[in-house]
Amino acid sequence: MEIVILVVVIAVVALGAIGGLVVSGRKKKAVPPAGQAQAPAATRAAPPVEPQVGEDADGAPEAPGRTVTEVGLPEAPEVREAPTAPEAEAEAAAAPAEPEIETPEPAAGRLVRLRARLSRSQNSLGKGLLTLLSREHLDEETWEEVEDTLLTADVGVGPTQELVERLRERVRVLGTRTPDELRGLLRDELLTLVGPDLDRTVHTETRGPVDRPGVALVVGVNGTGKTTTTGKLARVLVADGKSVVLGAADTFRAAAVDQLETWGKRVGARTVRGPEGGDPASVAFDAVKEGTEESADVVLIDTAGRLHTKTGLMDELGKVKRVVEKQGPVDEVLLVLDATTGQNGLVQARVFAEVVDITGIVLTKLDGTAKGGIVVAVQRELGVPVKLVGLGEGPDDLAPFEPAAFVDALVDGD
Ligand SMILES: Nc1nc2c(ncn2[C@@H]2O[C@H](COP(=O)(O)OP(=O)(O)OP(=O)(O)O)[C@@H](O)[C@H]2O)c(=O)[nH]1
Repeated sequence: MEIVILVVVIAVVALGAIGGLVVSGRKKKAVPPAGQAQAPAATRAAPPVEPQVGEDADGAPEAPGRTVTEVGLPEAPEVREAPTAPEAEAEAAAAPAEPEIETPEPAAGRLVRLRARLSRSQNSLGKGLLTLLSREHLDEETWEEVEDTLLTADVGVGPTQELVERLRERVRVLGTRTPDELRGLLRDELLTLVGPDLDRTVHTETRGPVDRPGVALVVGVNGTGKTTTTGKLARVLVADGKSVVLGAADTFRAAAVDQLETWGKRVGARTVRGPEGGDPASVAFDAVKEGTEESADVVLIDTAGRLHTKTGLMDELGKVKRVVEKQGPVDEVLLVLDATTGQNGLVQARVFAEVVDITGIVLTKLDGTAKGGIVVAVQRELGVPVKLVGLGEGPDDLAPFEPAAFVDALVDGD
């Protein structure tokens, strides 16, 4: 009997133990994995009729909506595998490369190096005049042709008449003429017209004992080569051992700002820029301020040149200059003119001269025109010397203007 009772007790205990294990196993299944501990209940088990996002609690859904489980979490940033060597190479090629710092050519003697670029002017002006003056009989008709040649080369009416008068007189005194004599005579007279004694220094040095950079403003109509010239001038200054800060005050064209920055980077010159469409005067002010703080030698400021209205231009350029002058005088105001635009260039020159005091002229694109005489005309028009000439699109194709080398190139040919 006792044995029977013992067997029954063991059986009951064994059954109880098995039952307990089963229950605890079920409970374990119901515990969500650690990561989902805070997840809403709906994410754990989908009931047969699932509530949809944006639905009311009651009422059957009419169209399948997004379930809570479908609401995406912000995606983790894609972890990119390390690129293979060829991929890395391709990426490096596609990325805009930081330009290497270049060593620009010294400015001295550039006009002589680039004289062949003046060949279009040479052909029409120098050679044309020499051919005419070599005629056996210098009659009225010939002198008229001399005059026309000068006018066609954009020398301007006043200077043309002066030149013809002097040439007539000297040829008469000379009597017989050898080609060399004629060449010398023409050279002298053209040189007088161009003005060998004008001060053509680009003033980028601070005047007085003040410790601040020299400041130059570059003004002119867009498209004349203003930004390019500012970049090329930075190179000339760097070649002379100066440190340069560029001010991108042409805030209306992001492309112009980028273009200037690219020029600067090539020679290690920093560009101060403002927000697109921002106040040009404030960028110019900051450029001078930052240039002063970092003890730069020169600050070059590229300005906007929209000529829609003279008043607008006057307001803008005038303000740029006034604001910059709060920190000290502007040492140079360079007007950039496109030599190929002839009389139109002279009209622009007049407008700008009324707005700011121009102290020097840069004639660009002299390589692309037969109108080299514009040098004379524009100097007469403004009473300001041509200080630099652009003779190509290359980075070192901006030359200090040397009257003798210029006239030699016109008269001697190549
Ligand atoms: N052939 C030649 N082209 C030049 C010379 N100077 C500038 N250019 C070209 O003229 C074009 C206009 O130059 P930019 O410097 O962009 O003119 P910009 O006046 O600053 O005009 P925006 O950039 O519109 O403000 C560019 O294609 C230059 O390469 C030059 O002396 N000779």
